[in-house]
Amino acid sequence: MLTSPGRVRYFPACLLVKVCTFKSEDSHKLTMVLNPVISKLSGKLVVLASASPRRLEILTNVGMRFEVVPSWFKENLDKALFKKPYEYAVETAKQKALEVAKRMPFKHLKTPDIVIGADTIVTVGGLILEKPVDKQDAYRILSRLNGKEHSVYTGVAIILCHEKEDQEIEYKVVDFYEETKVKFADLSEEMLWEYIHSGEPMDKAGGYGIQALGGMLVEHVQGDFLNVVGFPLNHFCKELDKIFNSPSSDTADRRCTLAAEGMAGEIPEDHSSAVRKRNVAQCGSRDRFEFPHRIADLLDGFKASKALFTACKLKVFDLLASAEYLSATQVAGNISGSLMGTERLLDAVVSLGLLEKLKLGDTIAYRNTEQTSRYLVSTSELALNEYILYCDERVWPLFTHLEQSVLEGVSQHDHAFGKRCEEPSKHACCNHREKQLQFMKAMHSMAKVAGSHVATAFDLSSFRTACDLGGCTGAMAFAFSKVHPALSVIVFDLPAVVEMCAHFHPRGQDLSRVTFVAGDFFSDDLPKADLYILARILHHLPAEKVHALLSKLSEICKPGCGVLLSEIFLDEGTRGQSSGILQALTMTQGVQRSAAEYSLLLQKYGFTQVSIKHTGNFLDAILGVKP
Ligand SMILES: C[S@@+](CC[C@H](N)C(=O)[O-])C[C@H]1O[C@@H](n2cnc3c(N)ncnc32)[C@H](O)[C@@H]1O
Repeated sequence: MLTSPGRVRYFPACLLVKVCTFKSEDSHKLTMVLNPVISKLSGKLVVLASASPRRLEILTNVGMRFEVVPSWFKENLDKALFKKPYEYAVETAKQKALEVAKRMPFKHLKTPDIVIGADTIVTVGGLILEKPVDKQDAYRILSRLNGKEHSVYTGVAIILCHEKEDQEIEYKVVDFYEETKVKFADLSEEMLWEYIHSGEPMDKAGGYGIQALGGMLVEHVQGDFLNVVGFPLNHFCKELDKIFNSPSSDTADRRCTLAAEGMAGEIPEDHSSAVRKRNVAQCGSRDRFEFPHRIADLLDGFKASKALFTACKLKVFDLLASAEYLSATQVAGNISGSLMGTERLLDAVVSLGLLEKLKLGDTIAYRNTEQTSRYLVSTSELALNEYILYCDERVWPLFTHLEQSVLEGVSQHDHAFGKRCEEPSKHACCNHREKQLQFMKAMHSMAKVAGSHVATAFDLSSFRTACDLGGCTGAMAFAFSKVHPALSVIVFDLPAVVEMCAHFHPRGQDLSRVTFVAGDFFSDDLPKADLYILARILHHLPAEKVHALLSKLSEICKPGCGVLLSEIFLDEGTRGQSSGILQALTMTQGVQRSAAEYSLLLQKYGFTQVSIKHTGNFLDAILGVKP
C-alpha cells in the first residue's frame, strides 16, 4: 500500500526554489519563503539525529536550519518483533531521535525544541535488506532486487521537547512512514559487479543509491522519489503542517504520544536535573522566562571552535584514523600530551559530536565518526584540516582584536601579527612563500569540498571554455573539468600563485583540460573563454575594482557568454547567523552580498539571464548569461 502515491502536490515549488531564473523586477521576491511550514521552525532549535549526508541535503535544500547530532542508538532492534517492516523503520527512527533528545540537555547543555529521526529500509518479499557488509553481501542483496519491484520505507519520528512547569522535559512523538515502490531493470552480472566495484552500495540500505550511479539500475519509481533517497520531504511537511497549523491551540497533544519511558540512553539523574534547572530561568513563581539557548550556545561558541582547532593541530583525528579506536592514554602518548588535558580535549570533542566514546570492558576508547573521517583526517580527499589550521593561525588572532577593529574601522593585521606581516589575502602578491602556501592550502581545502556543488549547480553544456579568474590552486577548475567532460578550463592567477600550483594537482584525474596562465586580472588581457568563473573574488574587492573587473568582462563577453560567481550569499529575510556576515567582521574592504544583490550586479553589466543556486555547501553560486 502506498500512503500517497506519485505526488508532489503540497509544496510543488519547494524543490525548485533554490534555482530560479528571474528578471530584475522579480529580484525582491527571490528569497520569499515558499515553504510556510518550514518557516514555522525558524527560531526553534531543530536537530537532525542523523549523519546521512542525503537527509542533510534534502532538508538544507528547502532552507531548513538545523543542527546535526548523529544518534548513538544502535540500530539493532529485533526485526522479528515487528509485524510489518515499516514498524521496524518507525521504531528505529523514534529511538534514534529520542536518544539525541535525551542526550542533548546534559551532553550539549541545551534542550532542543524538535528532534528529527529517520530510518530507511529496503524490503523485498517481506525481507528487510540491510546495508551490505562487503562486496559479496552487496552482490547478494542486489541480486535479490534485480529485475524485481521492491519497497523502500522510511520511518520518521519528530520529537517535540517541551519543558513542563516542574522543569521536567516532556518528549512527545509524532511518527509516520512513507512507502515507495522501485522497480529494478534486468541487470547483467557485469553491470551489477561494475556497480559494486564503484563502492557506492556500501553505506546504503538495499545496497544502492538512487540519487547517484544507482539511478541507472532503476526502471521506474512509484511514489516519493526523495523517500528512496532517504527522507520523505513531502509527507514530513504535511506532518509539520498538522502540528503547527492546526486550529487547535494545543495541536501537538492532538497528534502526539508521550515518549515511552525506559528507552536507550538513560540520563543520569544528577546531570539531567541540574540542567533542567538551568533550562528554566525563574522570576517570581508565576513568571517564567525561556532559557536563552541561543545566547548560551554563543557563550560556548569560541570554546568549541578552539577545541576543534586544537584537536586538528595536535593531529588527534589523524591519529585515530590509524587505529580502530584508541584510549586517552594512547592518544596522550602519541601527541606527547598530558593525560588529563588529552582526556578533557577528547571528551570535549565527543560532546561536539566529532568523536565517539566507547566502553570496551574496563577501557574507555575513542574513535572518529564517519563525518570526522571524511573531513578532519588530513589524508582524506575532502579534508578541511588546512582551512581549520588557517582559521586558527590567521583568523582567530584577528577576532581577538575585533573590538579595536569595530572602533577604528581599520585593519588589525599589524596588531594581530606584528608590523611585518601582510594581510592573508595579499600573500599571493608578496614573496612570503610560506604564508602564501598556507593561504593556498586553506583555499584549496575549502574549494575541494565546495567545488563539485558549485560545478554542478547549473547546466553548463553550452560552454566549451571557461576561465577561472583568481582560480588559485585550480581546485575549482578541476572540479568543473571533472563533471563537464566537454569543458576546458584556464586558471588565471598571479604569477607567484601559478608558480606553486603543481603541488596541488589532483592525482588520477585527466589534467589535460586544465591549464594555468599567470597574470593580473586588472591590468592584463584575459584569456578568451565562453564562461568566466569568479570564486570568492568579488566580496573582497572595493566597489571601484568590482566595477573595473565586471566592465572588462562585459566588454569581452559576446552574447551567450556567461559569468559564474561563487560566494557565500547573505541570507535574506532570516534572522539566523550567516557565515558571510561573520566573515565581514574582519574585512576591511569589499562587501558581502545576498543572492539578489549579486543578481542585480550581474544584470547591471549585461548578464541578464540569471540563475541562482544555494548549494548547501560552503559556497553558493550564481550564473549570469548575456542574451
Ligand atoms: C580568496 S582567493 C580565492 C581562490 C579561489 N577562487 C577559490 O575560491 O578557491 C583569491 C584569489 O585571487 C587571486 N588574485 C587576487 N588578486 C588577483 C589579481 N589581480 N589577478 C589575478 N588573481 C588575483 C589570489 O591570488 C587568490 O588566489
